[in-house]
Amino acid sequence: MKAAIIGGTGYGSIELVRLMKKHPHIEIGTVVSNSHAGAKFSENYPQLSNIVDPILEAFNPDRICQENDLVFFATPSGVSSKLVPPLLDRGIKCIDLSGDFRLRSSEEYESWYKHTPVSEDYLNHAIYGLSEIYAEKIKTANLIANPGCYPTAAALGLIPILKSNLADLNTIIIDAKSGVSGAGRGLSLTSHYAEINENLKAYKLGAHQHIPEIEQTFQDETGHPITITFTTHLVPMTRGIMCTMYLSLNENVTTDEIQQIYSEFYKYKPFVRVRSQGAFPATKEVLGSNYCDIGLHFDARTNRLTVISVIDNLVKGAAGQAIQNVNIMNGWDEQTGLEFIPMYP
Ligand SMILES: NC(=O)C1=CN([C@@H]2O[C@H](COP(=O)(O)OP(=O)(O)OC[C@H]3O[C@@H](n4cnc5c(N)ncnc54)[C@H](OP(=O)(O)O)[C@@H]3O)[C@@H](O)[C@H]2O)C=CC1
Ligand SMILES: CC(=O)N[C@@H](CCC(=O)OP(=O)(O)O)C(=O)O
Repeated sequence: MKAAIIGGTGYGSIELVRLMKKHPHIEIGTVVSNSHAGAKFSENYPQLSNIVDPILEAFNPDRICQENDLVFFATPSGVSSKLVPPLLDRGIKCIDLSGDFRLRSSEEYESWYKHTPVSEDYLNHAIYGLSEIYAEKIKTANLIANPGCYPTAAALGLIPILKSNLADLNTIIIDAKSGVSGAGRGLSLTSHYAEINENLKAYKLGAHQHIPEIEQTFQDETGHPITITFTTHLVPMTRGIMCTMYLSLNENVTTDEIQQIYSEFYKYKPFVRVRSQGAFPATKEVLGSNYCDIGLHFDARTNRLTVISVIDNLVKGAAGQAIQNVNIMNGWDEQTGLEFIPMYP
């Protein structure tokens, strides 16, 4: 199968290329670049020299559909809402890494993303691609809205306890931290070296575009409207997300019982690893891999559960989960091409 990438010179794209190169059933097809059409890929990414070096192309929907079986969008929000429809109309499957198709409500999208939403006709085709939870729907999808990086870590970390009936759904606090690659390759004041090195910043409080996405998933999974307190922080590292999450439980349980709930829930999910009692994951322990690692601590004194969930934002939070979804769509083992040991140290 040949897969095209739109958003060629961005971080999502280069991570897709790294993963696809090792995938036994996916070949790198057209790579589209808005800014560097006509250039060799290695001019932007010399590390690709002698490995994979296509000429970057301009966006041409006819050519893309003739030469590829699938298209990944690794573009900023506001782009795929315009470029996915002409491709879907031509019958090719699309996986969108941006937020353009994740929210079912156009009003919510407009209000949080500040872009014009895509028409409902196309929005209704989108399946939310949280692989561990929605595999059945993903199998037959034509358009995947790949989850955001923070929502992936948050949802995988909290869904088991939210579905257990033990949680007080009104008490969820998500304290989230991301490495700088989460902001993409574009230059900005907040992410340049002197601003971020040896520094720790909270940002987008109460205004982060992932708030409605996380709340939508929690509502879907519990049947109850849920609001969350969500604070994001930028930390001086390149990759990695850690969500430290707190919620109150309705009844007194033991950490053992909670460990059991999580272990059962993820028993057949190879990319989610629940740490044993008293062990908590660090971002480096998933670096470069498609794992989401989860640690749990129940404090009987406060009746509050702490859940720590870590991912690599560019792998499980973006390109890796996108490929996991393609594996599911094609009936291949979901681990195909994704069996990386995390890079350490
Ligand atoms: N970075 C991360 O950890 C994660 C990112 N995402 C989402 O994935 C998407 C890609 O992210 P990422 O790769 O990090 O972002 P980058 O900013 O690194 O790359 C996006 C690329 O899209 C292309 N592009 C930019 N503007 C336009 C435009 N107006 N029209 C068409 N193409 C354009 C550019 O490449 P070119 O000029 O070559 O076309 C750009 O390099 C985003 O929506 C992001 O929010 C989701 C989860 C995690
Ligand atoms: C560190 C950092 O800046 N991260 C970005 C994540 C962007 C992203 O992934 O955006 P969508 O998923 O909505 O496309 C942010 O917090 O906005």
